[in-house]
Amino acid sequence: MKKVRIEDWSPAGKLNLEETALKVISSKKNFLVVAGPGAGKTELLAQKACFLLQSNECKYPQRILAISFKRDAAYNLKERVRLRCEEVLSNRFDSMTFDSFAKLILDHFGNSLPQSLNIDKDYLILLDDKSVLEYYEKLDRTFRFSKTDKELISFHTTSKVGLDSHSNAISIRNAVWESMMKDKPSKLTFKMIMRLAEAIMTGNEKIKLFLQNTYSHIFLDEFQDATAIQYEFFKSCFLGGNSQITAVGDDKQRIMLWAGAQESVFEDYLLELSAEKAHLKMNFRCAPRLVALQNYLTEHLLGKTDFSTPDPKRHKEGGECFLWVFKNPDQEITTLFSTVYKLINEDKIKPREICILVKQSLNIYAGDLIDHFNEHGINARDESILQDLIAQDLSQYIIHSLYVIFDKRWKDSKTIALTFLNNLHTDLEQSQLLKSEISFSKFIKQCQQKYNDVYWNAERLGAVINEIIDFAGRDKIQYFYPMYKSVKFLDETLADIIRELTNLYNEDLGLIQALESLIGIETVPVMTVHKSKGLEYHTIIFVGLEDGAFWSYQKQPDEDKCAFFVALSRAKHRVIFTFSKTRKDRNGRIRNQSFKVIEDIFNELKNSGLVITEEK
Ligand SMILES: Nc1ncnc2c1ncn2[C@@H]1O[C@H](COP(=O)(O)OP(=O)(O)OP(=O)(O)O)[C@@H](O)[C@H]1O
Repeated sequence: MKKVRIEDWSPAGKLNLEETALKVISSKKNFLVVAGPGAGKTELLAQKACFLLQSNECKYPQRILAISFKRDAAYNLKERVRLRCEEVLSNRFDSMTFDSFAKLILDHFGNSLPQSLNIDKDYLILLDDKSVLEYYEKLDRTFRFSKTDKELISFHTTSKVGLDSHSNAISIRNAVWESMMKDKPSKLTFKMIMRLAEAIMTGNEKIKLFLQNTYSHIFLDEFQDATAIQYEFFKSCFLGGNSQITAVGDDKQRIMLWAGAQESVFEDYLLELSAEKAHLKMNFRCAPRLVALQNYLTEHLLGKTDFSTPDPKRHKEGGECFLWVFKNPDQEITTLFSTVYKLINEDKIKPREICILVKQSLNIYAGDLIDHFNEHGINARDESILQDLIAQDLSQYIIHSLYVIFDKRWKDSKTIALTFLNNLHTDLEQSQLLKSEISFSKFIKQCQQKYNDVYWNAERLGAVINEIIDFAGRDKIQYFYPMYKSVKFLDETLADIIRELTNLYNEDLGLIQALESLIGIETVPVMTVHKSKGLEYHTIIFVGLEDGAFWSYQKQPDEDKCAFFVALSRAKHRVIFTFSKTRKDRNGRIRNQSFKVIEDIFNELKNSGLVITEEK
């Protein structure tokens, strides 16, 4: 592959990047890029990856590691790089979550941990904090109930592992760790995995050097949300090494403090990594009136002064924001249904470009709405249910292989499936890549002949999916994707895909439609604000701008204002906020709703002069 000279490099997609963005892309320094919503922070990382790989500034065979917080964000970044640069190069771009990076380290180098921290190879991951509390309860009831659940869960991983006990509390904690690790099989939470991965790094200079030599460049997306554990783990890997670090974030979108995000992480990073700070000014996502509204709220609601400039290419008057006031949720549902119906059928906006957001408690605010939409012909779904399954590389490989077999229109699918297959080898030469493409094409033809079924069931879908897996090689998948090292997890993932596809197929959909439903192509996504971070849509409908939805506002007003700001800034063109005078609570009782507690938000929306309020 011919290397591009630094002076000849230009951004993929012929994008005009801000001066500052270009400087960060070509600089060899550590950087913290702070910028508002839609400024192109994630885009900057994707472009920087292309620059480093195409110019060989990331010297072959070194790699780039991008760490995100959510699986879909990691997948989104990987996709951006894949679409913007040649496959042989983008194969050297690893994009993963903090959790999967820590797990990778533990699975590869767990043997180097001292005897006292030994765990089973097939350890079980506990996703539920309750089980951890039970270990404490079993060991020391008095200690367990001397702390709240939240305090105890935080205490469990608050300090590094392997510390000698300085206090009774630490001895109890060490004993709980020991009993979890010595259990059959060992039980770990992701936070424990991160602490163990940190212990591997701090205890073994050779492994640390190996990691730093593998990854010459590190990217950190949405850095405002890094927790203390994540930041300490990151430092144990890369602080003091030669890897060059680029972090991007926005303090106006800081909405994870409740989950332990480290408030001082920007300042700490700037100091500890001797990083330079850069600001981006543009907002490429949102139409000018929405940028104006965000600027107004930046000043009057968030008390900050870092304003954004809209993309000059957009129509100056573009963008609209409404506040719709309803008598009750039934009226809200029917109005929203006809609004979305019109958007899809008259304005030709794709269902996937319309997003329904709620602050929390999705079922209370949007459960009936989802049912109504589905019963009346618009697909809508709670995205969180399938998101984790679909965002996995393995699921993408299976889904896109099925597309290649059963629907030849999907040109991109072959590339996505082949990328997965090629990732199962280290450093394939060009000739081997060609061979791999030929044998994949042969395999596809065989499947097309063998599986020309008119009707499908779970057994037949299972058969073709298992052939797709066998073609890639189970051993290879388990080796290169350590998350599938546990046979149980791999089997469960496959079973989930087969079950979901069969269910969708049984809803009288054809196989291709079932696949499209699975990835949600023709579906209106419904999600919480936290899930929507980093995403963007033509229209955002935020259901329930009410005191009831912002029950934590009095305790954490700044964070809740940021959550409101995140919701607003997901929209490219239109935002609709709804307020319903009554709403059911979690027990189904109808309650009157108010906007006393979140009065500031209401007042500033009104004072901006940019929001149209309508009583429905
Ligand atoms: N230089 C550019 N020119 C035109 N469009 C751009 C440019 N940079 C980014 N974009 C587009 O603007 C939108 C926002 O970009 P991106 O998601 O990278 O922003 P972000 O800063 O990460 O946003 P947020 O923090 O709100 O999630 C995307 O659709 C992206 O493709």
